[in-house]
Amino acid sequence: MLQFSGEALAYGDHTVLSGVDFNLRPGERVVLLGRSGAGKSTLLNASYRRLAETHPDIALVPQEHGLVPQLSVFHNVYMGRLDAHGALYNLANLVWPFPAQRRTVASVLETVGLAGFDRKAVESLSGGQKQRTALARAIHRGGRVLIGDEPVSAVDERHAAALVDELATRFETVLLALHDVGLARRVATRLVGIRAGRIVFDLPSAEVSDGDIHDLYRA
Ligand SMILES: Nc1ncnc2c1ncn2[C@@H]1O[C@H](COP(=O)(O)OP(=O)(O)OP(=O)(O)O)[C@@H](O)[C@H]1O
Repeated sequence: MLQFSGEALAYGDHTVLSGVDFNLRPGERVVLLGRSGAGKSTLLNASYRRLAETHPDIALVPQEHGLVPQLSVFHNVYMGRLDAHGALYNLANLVWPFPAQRRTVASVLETVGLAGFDRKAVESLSGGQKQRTALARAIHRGGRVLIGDEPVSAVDERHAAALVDELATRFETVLLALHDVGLARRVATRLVGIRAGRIVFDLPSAEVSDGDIHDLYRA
């Protein structure tokens, strides 16, 4: 469903990744690993842009969440599916939410541990709560593919594992960047290591040794 063949990913004339051979097949759960600044977000964002051209059923959890701080949790989560309705319905629902939409969003909020938060303004939330709101928006959007850039980095360890499991259950294909190696091993069918501007391994999780991962993070 997605293929890069020997490509370079750059911002203007600043090349971040060279010789990128990377693909994503339906049903895979792929996790990108690498030090801060290695280029994980760059590959995720390029993957999202390319996939979105052919797969409208794709949900995204961006690193900076992409929430509208002045609006409520309900509104931010609802916005994940704006394209499911016409403009007038959306406008009416944003001004005076329909009870059915309130119920649907409330159920997603319960899933991410934000039950009862629907009327709170996003700007009044903690970092972890904002991140859960971004996860709720992606879950509400649904679809076959999820791309998430450190989607549980601000959530404590136990809840992070539960949330990542939830994503793996809800989406057929998952592409994530995670800094928690344990969590990456738990969820991934394939691990991709990035270092010094290149993909240095791209293997089924069971074939990646602790030494391979250690090498990614050494100074
Ligand atoms: N919009 C941008 N314009 C120019 N350079 C950028 C931009 N975004 C990222 N970079 C640069 O690209 C490189 C890779 O950044 P990227 O965000 O992909 O790394 P990362 O592995 O996701 O890091 P982190 O784990 O800290 O999020 C860095 O050197 C960064 O400074």
